Order: sequence, then C-alpha cells, then structure tokens
Amino acid sequence: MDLRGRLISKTSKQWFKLLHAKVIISKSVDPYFNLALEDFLYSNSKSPRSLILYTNTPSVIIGRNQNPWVEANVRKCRSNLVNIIRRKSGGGTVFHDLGNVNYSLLTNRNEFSHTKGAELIVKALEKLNVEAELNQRHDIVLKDTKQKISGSAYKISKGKSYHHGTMLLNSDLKGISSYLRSTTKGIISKGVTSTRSDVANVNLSQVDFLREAMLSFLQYDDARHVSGTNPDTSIDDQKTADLSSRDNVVFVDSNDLAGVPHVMQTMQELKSWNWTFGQTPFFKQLITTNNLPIGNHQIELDISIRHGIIENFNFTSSNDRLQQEIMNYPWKGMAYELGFINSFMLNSVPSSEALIVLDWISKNI
Ligand SMILES: Nc1ncnc2c1ncn2[C@@H]1O[C@H](COP(=O)(O)OC(=O)CCCC[C@@H]2CCSS2)[C@@H](O)[C@H]1O
Repeated sequence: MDLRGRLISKTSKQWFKLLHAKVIISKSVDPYFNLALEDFLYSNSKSPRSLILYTNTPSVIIGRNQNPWVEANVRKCRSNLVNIIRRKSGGGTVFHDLGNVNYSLLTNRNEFSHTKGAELIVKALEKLNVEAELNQRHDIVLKDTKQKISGSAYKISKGKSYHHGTMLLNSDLKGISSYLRSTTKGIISKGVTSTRSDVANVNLSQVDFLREAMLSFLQYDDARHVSGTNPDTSIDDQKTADLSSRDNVVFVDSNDLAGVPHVMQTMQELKSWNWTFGQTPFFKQLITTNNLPIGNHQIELDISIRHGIIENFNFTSSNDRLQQEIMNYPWKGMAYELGFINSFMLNSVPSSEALIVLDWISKNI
C-alpha cells in the first residue's frame, strides 16, 4: 500500500473509533476546534449516544440567534483577545475559561430530553458532595443558594440531537460579569436575549469532575443497553471499572483531526466575521444626546443594521452644516463594527464638530 493509502486507512480507523466512542474527551482548549468537533460528531454519527467533554480558553459563546453587541462587551473582548463565537445551538450567552468544563450529550432525536444531560451531571456532582438541582429553566443550580452553576442549550435536527451545557468549576466570575456586560446603548432587536443569573463555582478539580461525569453517563448508557432484558439492572463497582475501559473513552486532540474537511470547514466558518457578526438578526440603534460640547442642542442617531451591515443611517442635529457633513459620509454598506469610524478618518478631514460626533458614535457602538 502506498503512503496515501496508509494515511487514509489510519484516518478512517481514527474516525471509526471516534464515531463509535461513548465518551470523547478533547485535549484541545481551542473553542473553535471543540465546537467543530462537536458538530462533526453530531453530523457524522449514524445513531449517536455519546458524551463529549471539553474546556475552552476564555471566550464568549453566543447563541445561534443572538446579537453580540447586546450580549457582550465587544470592545473589551477585542482588546483582551477574548473570542466572541456564535454557536450552532440556540439559547443565551455564556463565558468560558479554563475553570469551566462543557459537556455535550449526543443522542437520537427520539431519545432527546431537555433534562437528561443535566440530570446526569447532577448525579455526578452528588458523588462529589455538591448538592445541586435543576430549576424550571433546566439550569443546574446549587440547592441551598439557588445560584446557577451550569446553563444548557440544544440542537435538534435530522433525527439527531445534542444537549450541551457548562459547569463552573473554578471560573473567573468577575470575567463573566464584565465580558457579558454590553456598553452599547439604544439597541432595538428581535434577537434572543439571555437570562442573566447569579452564578457560582462548585470549586471541584477538573479531574474529579470529568471522572464522575463520564461514569455517570456510562452507567446511564449501560443501563439503557440492558434495560430490555433486565430493567432492574444496577451497576456495581466492578462494572463501573469495566465501563471506563479504554475502548469506551477516547481522548482527541486537534492534530488527530487536522485535515478532516468537516472540522476544518466548520472552524473556518465559526471564525468568520460573516458568521459571528453577519448572522446577527436585524436590529436598530437609536441614541440621542444633548451633552456634546458642540453647542447646546440635541443630536440624534438612528441606524438600521442587517447582517451586521449598515442598511440605513440617519443623523439629525439643529446644526445644519454638521448634519450635512455627517450624512455625507458613505455609511451605507459599512460594517457595524468597532473601528469602522477610523476608516472615515483615513478618507476625509472631518471638521472639529464632526470629530466630536464621530467619537461619540464610536463610544456607543
Ligand atoms: N459558564 C457559565 N456557566 C453557567 N452560567 C453562566 C456561564 N457564563 C455565564 N453564565 C450565566 O448564564 C447567563 C445566560 O443564561 P442563558 O440561560 O440565557 O444561556 C445559557 O445558559 C446558555 C448555555 C449554553 C451552553 C453551551 C455549552 C457548550 S457551548 S455553550 C449569563 O447571563 C450568566 O448570568
């Protein structure tokens, strides 16, 4: 067999192993890779029932139909190199870092439940002496304080489903509140908005949590396998040891899937401006001020943004000259983006009043 043949057969063996594993633990902390891995397994498993576990470097993960400028402090994320990523599942926005572990339960559609994944995690926490429960929104909360420790989202299509969720082990809680606090004012949007909650860490080690989460899932999976013949099956310690044997659990790194087209393409898509910002549902921004040092009058800005691009721009001021100057800029078709005003600076010489207005606009975007 030639080298190419050997490579292909090695790759297909790896794929086979991955697609048939019960638990997949990602060794990568790249959020783009991990979300692409999840999408790959979801799309390619014929009859999925598996659990994926992964941790990401600091990132803000918005839901499929959300507005990043409403959900996050985009400016702060950019300057601190925190990725803003639009995921494929619906729901709200969460913050990830190395103190947060994500789980993803893949099943056939007919096995889908809004609670199963979270219940398995609650069981795992119980083993680790953390008393937790599900609230009505299917968040996992601490029993005593009701603080949220895990949020979930779902995707169901083509006969398959996944339920994925977070788990705050030792996350930067200040990061959560600062990165998820938008500074953009006056947005009117039809997109899905997040439900903000009081959050807490469970202060467990990652190794302990991963082990119990994995065992909790494997026990559930095993019980389902044998339930047809013996519904009373209980899992003893010996069985637990068998369940976590090497064949059930596969560790995967980004190198293992380098060159797998689905993974590469999904990573590219998730990284693109067109996906992250361009998929934002239509929104408007309406802001007014009478506080600018350009005379004692009110100015008003009314922008419509479709697919992240300015579709309509209206600026009104009782200073006609200023109004005309601002309206003369070619706003339409520009990306509603931080720094888009800088490109105007390069192309024109604004009056000092216009500069003050442009600065005000840039601070409100
Ligand atoms: N990491 C983390 N875990 C739990 N709760 C969080 C987290 N980050 C933020 N929050 C809180 O949840 C709300 C949003 O709650 P909301 O219910 O609106 O949204 C969610 O929970 C979505 C969870 C998505 C999970 C996926 C799993 C793998 S990829 S992302 C936010 O405003 C904070 O108050």
